[in-house]
Amino acid sequence: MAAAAVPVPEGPLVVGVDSSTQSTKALVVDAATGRVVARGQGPHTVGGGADGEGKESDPEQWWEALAEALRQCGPHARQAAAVSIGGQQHGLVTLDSSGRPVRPALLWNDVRSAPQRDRLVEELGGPKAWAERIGSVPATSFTATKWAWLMENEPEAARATAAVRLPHDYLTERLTGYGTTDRGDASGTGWWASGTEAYDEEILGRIGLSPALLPRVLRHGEAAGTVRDLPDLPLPTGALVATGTGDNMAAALGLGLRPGQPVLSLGTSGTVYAVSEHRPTDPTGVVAGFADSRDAWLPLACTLNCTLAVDKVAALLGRDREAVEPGGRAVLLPFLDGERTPNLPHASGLLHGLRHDTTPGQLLQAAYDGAVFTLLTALDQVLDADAAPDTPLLLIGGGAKGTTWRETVRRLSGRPVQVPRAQELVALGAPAQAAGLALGEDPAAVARRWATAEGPSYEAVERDEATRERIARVLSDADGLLRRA
Ligand SMILES: Nc1ncnc2c1ncn2[C@@H]1O[C@H](COP(=O)(O)OP(=O)(O)O)[C@@H](O)[C@H]1O
Ligand SMILES: O=C(CO)[C@@H](O)[C@H](O)COP(=O)(O)O
Repeated sequence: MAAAAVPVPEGPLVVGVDSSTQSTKALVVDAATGRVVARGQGPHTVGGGADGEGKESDPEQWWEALAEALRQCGPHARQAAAVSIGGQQHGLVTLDSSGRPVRPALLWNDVRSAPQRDRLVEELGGPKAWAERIGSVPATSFTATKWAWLMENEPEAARATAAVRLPHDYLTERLTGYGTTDRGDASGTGWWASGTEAYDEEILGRIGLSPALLPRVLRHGEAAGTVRDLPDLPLPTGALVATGTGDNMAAALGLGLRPGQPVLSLGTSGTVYAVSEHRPTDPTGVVAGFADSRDAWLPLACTLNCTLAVDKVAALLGRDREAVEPGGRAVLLPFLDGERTPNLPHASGLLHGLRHDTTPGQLLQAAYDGAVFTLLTALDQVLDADAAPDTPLLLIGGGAKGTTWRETVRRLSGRPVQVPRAQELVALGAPAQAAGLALGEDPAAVARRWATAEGPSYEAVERDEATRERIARVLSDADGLLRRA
């Protein structure tokens, strides 16, 4: 039998990268059609830092994982006209004067900066003042709190730092040789003010960080540069490098989101977000007022405990992640890493309502319910009041492949759910940006042409109010316990 013919690309090839917490993925995409021509993936590890309490990764590992992912793409990556990097948000990358990491990066889910976070919020006039000025009340994820932690705990490392970058900035700079970022990722630092769309020198002054150490914030559509001569990386010298952005902003691009379309992403982090034309300023701190990578906003709520936490509960119970059972009244708050939404950085997991007849499958379902509940309560705050309640929730991230995740979201949200066939939305948003640059088009329009959001739809079912109320009650009654270390 003759081998199936491989379609000839109809447009230039572009490369998109998703460098997230657990791995770096690369896609080579036909810019005309959105067809994925090749894909690759390289893993990275997360360590606990010197005290074992943190979440740290070596940026060199991200670079090696990128090289590995590109090598797996075979000869196609070498033909790329443009490349773009989407990266996990918020991470603090500190570089010395020769561009090498001073220490491992402090990641978005490292909660050791909780005391510095509380102090900073207080010093600048409280949550409302932060929300109005920066767009967000910073959580411990925000880069500014991590720099404040470093200054206090490792002053020699802070002194040795000649440049401060976010994960996507770091990889982009290694490609181009220039220190750049974009407004989307900059909006998760805590030192980029959404009100002025510029670095906030007063905040930088308070945390003792010179603006000279920061990358230039590129405008939407501007190129970060071109690929340098990098013999070990299978990318062509001179290929255009797009601005890149944070992973959630990249996924929003990859979906070609229109304002008011809600997204729920199930990965290491759980996130809910929508594109909005109004600058968010939520004083409760539940909704971060991020910028998107173009000229709109991306109100977003994020939990620290999502797929990894539920997988951990499944492993403790010795069950497959799909082996859930209905019924029972147990509530499991899976706050294994502390939590950000709600803001409980010192929390740990909590189980309530265990009975003789509780089954392991019910306990596992309770972990899914706990993880999804916190995201869904935030969703109401993320969406503008005029957003239609029957707009399908777009379910993405690794967890969207799982039946139990999908069914839990349907039952607890009462909304219709759509699962895009294209699963690697961050890695597709990056090439949409690269294709936009190569073809001179709006990246969101490119993604809509590629129809990346299309996929099976699931009708709304009646919302399970009883479970929602049970979880809400435990969260409220256990508040004191969850606040303690
Ligand atoms: N078939 C599946 N069913 C349910 N969950 C899955 C499946 N495959 C992967 N996952 C989950 O996806 C997670 C990784 O998702 P991903 O979005 O790639 O993470 P991240 O971007 O945070 O690195 C894993 O923690 C795993 O629990
Ligand atoms: O902190 C946030 C959003 O504010 C996270 O969503 C990170 O951007 C990490 O993402 P994943 O590794 O889970 O994709």
